[in-house]
Amino acid sequence: MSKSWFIIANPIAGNRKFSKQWKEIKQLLNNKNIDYSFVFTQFSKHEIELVQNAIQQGFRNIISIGGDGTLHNVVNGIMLQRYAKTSDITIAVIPLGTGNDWIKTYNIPNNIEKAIEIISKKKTIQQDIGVLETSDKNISYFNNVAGLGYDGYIVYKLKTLKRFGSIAYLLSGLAGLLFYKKSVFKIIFDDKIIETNCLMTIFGICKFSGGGMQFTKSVNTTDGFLDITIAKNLTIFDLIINIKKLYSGEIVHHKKIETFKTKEITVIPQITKPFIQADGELIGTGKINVKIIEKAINFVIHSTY
Ligand SMILES: Nc1ncnc2c1ncn2[C@@H]1O[C@H](COP(=O)(O)OP(=O)(O)OP(=O)(O)O)[C@@H](O)[C@H]1O
Repeated sequence: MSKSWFIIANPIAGNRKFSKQWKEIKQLLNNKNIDYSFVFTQFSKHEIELVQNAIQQGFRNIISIGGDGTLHNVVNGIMLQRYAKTSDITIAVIPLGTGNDWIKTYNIPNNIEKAIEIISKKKTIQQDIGVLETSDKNISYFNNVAGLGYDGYIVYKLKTLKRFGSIAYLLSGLAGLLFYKKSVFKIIFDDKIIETNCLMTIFGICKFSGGGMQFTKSVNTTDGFLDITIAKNLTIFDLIINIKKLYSGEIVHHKKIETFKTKEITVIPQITKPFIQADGELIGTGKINVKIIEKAINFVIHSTY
């Protein structure tokens, strides 16, 4: 088995300065005597195939260079392969993306030099991974936060508006405020069935989504439980007046929000087919079943976590 790192870099993640950043990354890795091979993605979801080839070749340590989408696809490649136990694999992240929500839970700064410093120390945590199954039997894994409803709509809009650059986030938020209609979800878990008008239902492993917002309560990334947040009759107006609480995490105490911990949950939207997002990637629409795999993959994290 190779002790060396295998780098999967997304050259289009984040801003457009990739070649300059890649030079800096190579220099810093060499300075720290970190041994690595590398490959660049050439198309969307290419990470999945690249990570599987690397594991087949004997690599067990992977560095994801990019944003949350790149990391999500690396995680999916690892969960879908059959060459090694997933708990024998370690992922580190050098963040380049614009959102980069996963790193925030573990105090990893959005900074190339500091991220490489963290990799050289190699403190790891064995983190849970979520599994989503849509009604057409499509399986996706997630390492951060997934959900359906309003959050899925924003991710969908963002995809179509991304060509407008950084203003796309503002535009999709606005589109959501103006056009998103909540509907009735039937939510089934443990011995409960909740049927309610629902803005969105969130499934959390880590804390942050939507560029630093916190919808999940008392997150533990290794306890084998999904942190469920059901935003019920919450209006768009409620979101606007509570904008500060969305970032501080206090929003979970709002009277129209309920939180639970569970190992498996099914959400069946009753009339509409809302968009489903996982780690900020659009994965489908409509009904969904979510499970969790306890301590599935090792991740390199900050020493202060
Ligand atoms: N070479 C490529 N060409 C086109 N798309 C790619 C390529 N490599 C990866 N992708 C896709 O780009 C998507 C977005 O990447 P990612 O989320 O990492 O960057 P970002 O959108 O800039 O960052 P963030 O999600 O943190 O805001 C992923 O779905 C990934 O599969």
